Amino acid sequence: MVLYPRTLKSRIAILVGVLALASAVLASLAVLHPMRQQMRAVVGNQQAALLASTAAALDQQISDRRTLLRAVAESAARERGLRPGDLQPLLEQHPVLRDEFDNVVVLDASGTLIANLADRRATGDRGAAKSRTFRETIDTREGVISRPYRSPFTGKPTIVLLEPVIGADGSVAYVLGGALSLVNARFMGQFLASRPGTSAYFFLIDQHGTILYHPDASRVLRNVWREEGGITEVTREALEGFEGWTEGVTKEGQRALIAATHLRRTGWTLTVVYPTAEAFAPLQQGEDAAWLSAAAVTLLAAAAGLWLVSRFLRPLRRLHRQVDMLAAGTADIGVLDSARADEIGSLSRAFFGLSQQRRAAEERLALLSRTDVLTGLNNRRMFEAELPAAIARARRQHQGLVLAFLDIDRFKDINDTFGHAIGDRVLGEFADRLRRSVREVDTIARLAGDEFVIIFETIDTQARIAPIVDKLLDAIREPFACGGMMLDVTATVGVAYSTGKVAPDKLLKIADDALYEAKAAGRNTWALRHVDVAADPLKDAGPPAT
Ligand SMILES: Nc1nc2c(ncn2[C@@H]2O[C@H](COP(=O)(O)OP(=O)(O)OP(=O)(O)O)[C@@H](O)[C@H]2O)c(=O)[nH]1
Repeated sequence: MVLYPRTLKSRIAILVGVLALASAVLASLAVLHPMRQQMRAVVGNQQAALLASTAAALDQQISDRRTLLRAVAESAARERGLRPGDLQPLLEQHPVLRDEFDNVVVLDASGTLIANLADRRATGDRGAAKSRTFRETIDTREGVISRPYRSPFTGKPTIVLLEPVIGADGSVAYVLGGALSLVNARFMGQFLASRPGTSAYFFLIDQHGTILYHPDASRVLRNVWREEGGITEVTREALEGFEGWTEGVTKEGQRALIAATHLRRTGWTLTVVYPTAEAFAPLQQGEDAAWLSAAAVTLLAAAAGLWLVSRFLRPLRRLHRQVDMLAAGTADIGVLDSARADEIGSLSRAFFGLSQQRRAAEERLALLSRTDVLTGLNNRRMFEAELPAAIARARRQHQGLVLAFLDIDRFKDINDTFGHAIGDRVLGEFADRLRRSVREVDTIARLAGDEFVIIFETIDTQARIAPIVDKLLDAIREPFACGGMMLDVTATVGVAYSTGKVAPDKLLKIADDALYEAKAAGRNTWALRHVDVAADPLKDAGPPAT
C-alpha cells in the first residue's frame, strides 16, 4: 500500500522536512568534504614531516656510529708499527664503543678475527673472508654497512658497520666491524619512542626489501618481496622511491595513513603505519559533531517549518469552517474573510461571489415558485400562503378583510375568436389593470385561467367595499388594445367580507359563491357576502341595481 499523505498540511510538512534535511545534508557535505580533505592533508603532511625527522635522527645514529668507528680506525692507522696484538687493547681503550655497539671486532685483511671486544678469546678465522661486505670494504677501502643478518652470537637481527684501517702502504691493514643489534635499545629506543599515537607502528626495510624492524618480530629479516601474500602496494611504491603519505590498506587489511621516507645515508625505507581510526580520530569527532549539529538544525528547521505551515493553513481551516457554516445556514456570507489581500482572501471572495450567486438563484427560484409566469402576479401557491396570514393580521388589528374573486366574462369566446395568444395578452392587460387599481398593500393573485383574486386588508367598514370593486370594474371596462384591435372585456366579481375568525378555504368558497351569484345575475357586476353572517348564503350587499 502506498502511503500518500492525504492532507495538504502533511504534504507540506513532509516537503518542509525533506527540504530541511536535504539542505542540511548538502550544506554539511559542501562544508565537510573539502574540510575533511584539507584536514586529512594536514594530518598526513604532519605525519610525513615527523617521519622525515625520525628518519633523519635514525640516520644520524648510524652516521654517529660510523664516525666513531672511523675515528678509532684512523687513530689505529696513525699508530706506526701497529701489531695485531695491539688491537684488543686499542678497542678496550675506547669504552664508548661498548656503549654504542653490541660488539666491535677487528679483522685482518685476510678476514681473521684478531680482536673481539665482547670476548677477547673468541678470535681466529670465522669465515669473514667470504663475506661480501668484508670484501667490499677491502676493495673500496671505504666504510660499508652490511646486509642485516641474524647474529650467530646473540641470535638477534644485526647489522655490521665496517671501517677499514688503512696501513702505511695505503692498503687495508685491518677492518673494524661494529655489530649493531636492531633491537638495541640505545640505537632503536629514540626511534621507537617517536612513534605517533598508540596504534601506529614503524616499519623499516633496507633497499633490498629485507625487514629491519617491524612490531611483529617474526617478520624481521624476512624479505617483503618474498613474503606470503606478496608485497603491499604502498611498500612497493616506497621501495621504488615514493616519499610522502597516502591512505592505504596494510597486509592485515587495516585502513591506515601510511607515510614513507628514505634514510639518506643507508638508503633504507622507513614507513609509519597509522590506522586511520586513530590518525583521523579528532577529524572524525569534529565531523560527527558537525553532523549532529546539522541534525539538530534540521530538526529545529523542520519544527519551525511545521509550525509555520500550521500557522499559514489556519486561515484555510477557518475558511473551511465558515463555508461549512454557510452551507449549514448557521452563518451569513459576512463571516468570510474577504478583506484579506492573500490567496485566502481571494478564495473567500470567490466563495462570497458563489454564495451571492446561489442566494440570487434561490431568490429567483423562490420568486418563480410564487409567481404566475404569464401575468407576473402571485400564483395560487402564494395566494394560499398569503391568505391565512392576511386573515390573522386582520384579526389582530380588529379590521375587516375583503376577498374579491374575479373572473373574465366569456373569456373562452375571446380565445376562440381571436386566438390563444390574444387571450394571453388580454390576461396580461387584465392583470396590469388590477395592479393599477389597488393599493400596494393589497395582494393580487391569478388562481387559474381567467380567475383572479384580490385580498384587501384593513377594510374597517363594509361601506368601503363598493367603491373599491366599482373602481376595479370600471378599470376593466375600458377597451383592451390587443393585436391592433380594441376589445371590450368585462369581468364579474364575487366578494367575501370577513370581520371575524374564518378559515381561508371557507373565505375563498364564499367569494366563489358570490361570484357564481354575480355571474348568474348577468356578469359584468359583483356580489358581496358577509362571511360572519353568512351561515346561510345571504346576499347582504351588492352593486347598485342597474
Ligand atoms: N389564452 C388563455 N386562455 C386560457 C388560459 N387558461 C385558461 N384559458 C381559457 O380560459 C377559458 C375560461 O373559460 P371559463 O371561465 O370556463 O368560461 P368563460 O368563457 O370565461 O365564461 P364565463 O366565465 O362563464 O363568463 C377557457 O376557454 C380556457 O381554455 C390561459 O392561460 N391563456
